[in-house]
Amino acid sequence: MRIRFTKMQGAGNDFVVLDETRGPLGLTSLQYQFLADRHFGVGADQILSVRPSPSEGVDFQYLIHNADGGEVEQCGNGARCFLRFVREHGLTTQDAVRVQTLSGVIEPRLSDDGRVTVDMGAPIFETARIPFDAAGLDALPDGGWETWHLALSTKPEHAIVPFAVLSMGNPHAVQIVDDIETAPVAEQGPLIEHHPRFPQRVNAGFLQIVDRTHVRLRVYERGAGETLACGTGACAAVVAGIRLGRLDARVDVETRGGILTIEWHGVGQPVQMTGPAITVFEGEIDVP
Ligand SMILES: N[C@@H](CCC[C@H](N)C(=O)O)C(=O)O
Repeated sequence: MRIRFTKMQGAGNDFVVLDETRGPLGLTSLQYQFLADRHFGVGADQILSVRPSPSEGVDFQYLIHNADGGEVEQCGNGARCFLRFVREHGLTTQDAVRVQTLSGVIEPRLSDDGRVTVDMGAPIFETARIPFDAAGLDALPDGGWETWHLALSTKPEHAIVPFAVLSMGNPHAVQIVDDIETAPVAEQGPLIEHHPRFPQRVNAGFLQIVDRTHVRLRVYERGAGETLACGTGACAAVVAGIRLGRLDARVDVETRGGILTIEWHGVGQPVQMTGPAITVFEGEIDVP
């Protein structure tokens, strides 16, 4: 099957975007993996599918597949690219759209400076909804909130690590580190992603707090490995930092691929994420 695609990136988190507004392409998990493959396919951290509105009150539906072919609930950097895509392809003339994802409705809108701001909805803290299996564990009080202390393996060199756990529609475990350059992202990332306490696996954030309005972040993403930026990871890290009393309500997040600005005003409030969304190229590819 030959398909048209658009390659996009948001702060270096890169995507293959597919227009499925005229009908689903019916791709299999292996075909998503092929598209994401950097040697044999196009290359991407995630594949984003743009579908027509599934119900009244929303403009589009948004499907997300990780590079490993698995479908997931949410993708923040992708949401900004989604708005850029539907505008550039004449699918809408609106500056803001309501988009149905697996985990609820999000609202990307164009900012005056050309970046895109997304209302990502309110973070979720109930352990069962993250999902995080807290049976038999005690949350330890930390800066007005709590962290969970998890052993990453039985190896003595894998110390017990305090994590803030929450969902931005997708699951995140955030740890605070002294310096993201030396943080054990490659070593700990897979252990955290597959930790048995996270039945749906988890995205692993490594957060360095520079000051109350500026952090540095690396994320080892579920189903994709370390990416240059993770939008939901940035939201989760800032929300965690705010609840732990370490950050103000508006924070610039420095990732390896660019800056994301995250704003959050407390439990029950939606997280606003602002950042770039860029089209890289378009093409066609034969998908086996
Ligand atoms: N890159 C994304 C997150 C994509 C999904 C994630 N890997 C998951 O499995 O939940 C972002 O920008 O949020």
